[in-house]
Amino acid sequence: MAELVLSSAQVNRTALTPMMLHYIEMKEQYPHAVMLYRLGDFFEAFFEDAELISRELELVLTGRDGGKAIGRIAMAGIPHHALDRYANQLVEKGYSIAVCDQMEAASEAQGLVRREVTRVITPGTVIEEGMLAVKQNNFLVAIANGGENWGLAYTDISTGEFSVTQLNSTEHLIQELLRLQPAEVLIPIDVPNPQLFRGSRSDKPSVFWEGIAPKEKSALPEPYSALPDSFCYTPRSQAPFALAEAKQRILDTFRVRSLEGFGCQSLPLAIRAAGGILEYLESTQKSIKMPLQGISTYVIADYLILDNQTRRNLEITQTVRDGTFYSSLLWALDKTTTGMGSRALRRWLLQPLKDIEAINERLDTIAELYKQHSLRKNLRSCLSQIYDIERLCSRIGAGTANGRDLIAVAMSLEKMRDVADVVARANSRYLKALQSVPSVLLQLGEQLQKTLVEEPPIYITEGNIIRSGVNEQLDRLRQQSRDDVEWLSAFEKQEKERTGINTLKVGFNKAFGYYISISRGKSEQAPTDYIRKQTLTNEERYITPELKERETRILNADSELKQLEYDLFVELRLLAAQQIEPMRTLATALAAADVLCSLAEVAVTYNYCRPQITNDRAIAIHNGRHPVVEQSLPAGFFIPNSTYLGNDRQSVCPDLIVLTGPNMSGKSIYLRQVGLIQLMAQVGSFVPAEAATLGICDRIFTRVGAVDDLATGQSTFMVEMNETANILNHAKEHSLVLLDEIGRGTSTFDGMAIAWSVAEYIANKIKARGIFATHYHELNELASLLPNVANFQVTVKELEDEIIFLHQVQEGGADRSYGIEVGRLAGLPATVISRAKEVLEQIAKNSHIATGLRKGGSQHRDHSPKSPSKTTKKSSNDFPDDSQMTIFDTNAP
Ligand SMILES: Nc1ncnc2c1ncn2[C@@H]1O[C@H](COP(=O)(O)OP(=O)(O)OP(=O)(O)O)[C@@H](O)[C@H]1O
Repeated sequence: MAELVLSSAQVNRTALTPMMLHYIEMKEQYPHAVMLYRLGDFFEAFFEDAELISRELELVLTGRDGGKAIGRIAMAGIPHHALDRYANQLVEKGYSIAVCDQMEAASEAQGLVRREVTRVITPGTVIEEGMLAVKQNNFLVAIANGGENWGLAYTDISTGEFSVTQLNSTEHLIQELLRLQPAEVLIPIDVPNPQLFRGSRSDKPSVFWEGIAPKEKSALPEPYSALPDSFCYTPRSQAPFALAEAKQRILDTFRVRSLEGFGCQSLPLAIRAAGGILEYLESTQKSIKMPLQGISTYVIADYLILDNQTRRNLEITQTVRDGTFYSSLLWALDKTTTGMGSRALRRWLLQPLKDIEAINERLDTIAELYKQHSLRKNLRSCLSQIYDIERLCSRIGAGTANGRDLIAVAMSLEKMRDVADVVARANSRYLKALQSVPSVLLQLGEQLQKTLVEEPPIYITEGNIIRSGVNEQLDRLRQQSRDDVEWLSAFEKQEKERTGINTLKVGFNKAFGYYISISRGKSEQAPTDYIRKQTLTNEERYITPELKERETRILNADSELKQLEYDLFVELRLLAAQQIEPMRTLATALAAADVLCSLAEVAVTYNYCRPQITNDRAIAIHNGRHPVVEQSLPAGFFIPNSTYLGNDRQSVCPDLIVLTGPNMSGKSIYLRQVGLIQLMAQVGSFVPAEAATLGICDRIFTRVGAVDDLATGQSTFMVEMNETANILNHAKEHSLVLLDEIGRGTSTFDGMAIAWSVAEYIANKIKARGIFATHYHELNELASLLPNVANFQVTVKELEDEIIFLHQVQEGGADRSYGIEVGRLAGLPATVISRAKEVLEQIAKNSHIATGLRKGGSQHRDHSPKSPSKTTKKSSNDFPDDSQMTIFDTNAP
């Protein structure tokens, strides 16, 4: 086979066939995208793109004649009906796709078939149903920089959500990007010749531009070099990000006269980012106009701030160990029955509230659903029969919805009557919102049901979509079509009789139209007026003038019928599009109700309680449990533990708990449990505890476990110190700080010294509430120096040859390193164990940090044991006497 031409850059254009020349000209307009060019029933890629898709999609690389002097050009293609499937695979791998479609039928074309790019599919602009994750938003983000500050705009075009904010540091921008996990990020940089690159699959794809390999972050120009490299960045021209142009574009898009209604009029960077997004949508969506909801402006400080570490450590949407959804908080709480609800729950968990009233509104609804089992059960059952109206609305508005989509809307709207009945006597705000369904929507639902057949086909050009009795002309054409079918069967009968051939049949195919088929054996019996059209192995095919005449009539009527059905359908879709706004309001209300039903369901199943939300610093959790670990263990196996922190008024609770206990005793679980309960309360959920009073937190910080950050080449200890520094620099009085084993990754004394001073700084300087889990039991001495620090330990019980993990947290510090015992149980040689005990004894003798500090320090405090506090009393009541016994290590030196 002759060699294939793989590069479009080297071909002599004047020698190209007109179609290939057109291809090259189109491709030049979309250099950053893979161009799929419609040729008959296929979408083909040529030159480099052909090689690329053949590699990525495992397609055969063939060739097509490019012109006499050119030779065969590399080509690879996909069937047109499989576009979504293949496009999905390419987008998943980080590529953008320009779809160049035929704008006229080849039979109607005079000369070259007219082709245009109808849509550019990029990771952030996907709307095709099969390409979107049902339970997750697909965010497209744009950012704009102004010195220290940043503007950020994001949209999910599949739901129409559009929000903007302004951030005052790169750190905040990064955290917001990490919260949103955008599919694509637009950056305003003028790049002369953008080319396609792709990032590694495991790390999410990246589209970059010439000269910048996906992983070479340092090659990104300032000020973008600090951005996380796990996202797909798309460079855009700076012009649409300019303030005046951006502002005008927003006004035009939303047809408003000022930005005041959106609340972003005085946020120039946010406006610039929003302008960038709108321009991108214009240039990629082409014929499709996705309707966006108005802009909502938000401020990150209005929400409980969770940095990425905390989101990761608390395993909110995925686990730390293997990144799976299973065993995350979302997994434990998601009993939603709709895609809208599932997406909303994810958003709520990633953006807990600070507004007590708003939290209580959610809690009130859960309380109502919690108490009234039949209300909850019936509502959930109704919701499970409602389709994803949020995304359906966008497809209707964009003009891409098909008959099945409209039927789904109709059925959902009809179900709203049942929903309204179910919540008719409800009292809480979220349920009241569903008590009355706007009559326009009910009417729309009825009209859709009346007009469309029950099971329409996928393609709206195929007919069989509109019911009979809707349109007179349609009925007439259908009658004619039925008559034609009858005529054909009468014709067949008549010809059988005339020829005496019983096996004679009238058939149809696309190439020849209607024909008479006679088996080869009987072909001599064909009458002389039969005109032979085609000879096959076993049959001869004929036509007659009468059949041809009827064929023209049938085919004309058929295309008229399909066109009419198409027109009627489009008209109906436009009618539905007029009601997008009330439908979206309804979708939001349904999504919220679904989330609250889900939270109530979990609350009932696992016996959660309603937290009291206060605006002080109290954290009082009576018999709390870890929501995820509890679900993973058999019922009743999880040991509840209480926590009392930071109550200013009674000053009997500590701000900081130093938590000690052996490996595997449950320190990390306890630490996370407190963070999760606080977070769930601020989401407006009931919490896994017998009772809880929780003051609003501004931020939750966590440092749990340590992993090497291979991507940035930082050591475990450096990562740990970075994260700790971040906490110490940002935590405030109303923050909750959860630290697990600070200082572990360096020498014992360095580590211990750092651990001590970090704990001291948090308790003494910041006065944040927190728990500090550590194996350095020397830190227990801190409580004798600082009044707002208390020691707690997770207990175990040692039997003859095993350790029983009681998982109970009780007051008092563990005073020995139980690691040696755990080592013994794990099978370390006896000599190693006894030597370790000797060494331990020496260390213990020489370690008197508190004594030393007291001698030279100023933070003197009464050394007598802490007076019994409310905490002590509560705690001791919580634990059986058994656990108060001296814990294990009877062989200690
Ligand atoms: N309250 C509890 N009730 C029942 N089981 C628990 C409880 N807390 C922890 N566990 C179990 O104990 C295991 C160890 O808990 P965790 O990881 O918190 O220990 P740790 O003290 O932090 O250990 P290490 O110091 O080695 O990190 C958990 O995987 C869980 O199965």
